[in-house]
Amino acid sequence: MNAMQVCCNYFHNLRCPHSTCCLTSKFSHLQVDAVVYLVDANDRERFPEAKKELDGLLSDESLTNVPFLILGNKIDIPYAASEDELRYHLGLTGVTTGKGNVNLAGTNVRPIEVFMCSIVRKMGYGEGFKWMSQYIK
Ligand SMILES: Nc1nc2c(ncn2[C@@H]2O[C@H](COP(=O)(O)OP(=O)(O)OP(=O)(O)O)[C@@H](O)[C@H]2O)c(=O)[nH]1
Repeated sequence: MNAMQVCCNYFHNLRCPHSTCCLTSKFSHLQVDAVVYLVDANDRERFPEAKKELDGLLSDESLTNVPFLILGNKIDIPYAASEDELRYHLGLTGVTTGKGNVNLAGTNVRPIEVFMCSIVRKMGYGEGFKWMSQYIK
């Protein structure tokens, strides 16, 4: 079975068993098809920490060609960061590969994109997962 193995790194739970260390140590023997990186867009104080963790994942050799879906969560909160603000703080301005259908086959470019969402309102992440699915073999 070609199961999709996704590491959901929920920003608030960096110390939990689903954090980066889990992906790079315990799961390093598994094939990772995609990384979903969930950031609390309303917690600006922890953006530097989120960037550091993300940078660690992006530079992990075993994830070189793995698509990255960055989800900025909690946009139902009025003062949550905008997509542009989150991109800026995560160092993703001008780095992402584009929404919609973008054919990156044969380019050696790793798909990476930011989608804003609200888990409690059940909105936004569907587009992100749909975007990601086009890059999963
Ligand atoms: N407003 C809003 N709240 C959310 C959303 N997703 C999760 N939450 C709420 O956030 C709370 C959980 O907080 P998390 O962000 O997961 O933080 P945590 O890891 O539990 O706690 P800390 O790490 O101590 O901050 C719960 O009350 C969830 O209902 C969302 O999209 N919008």
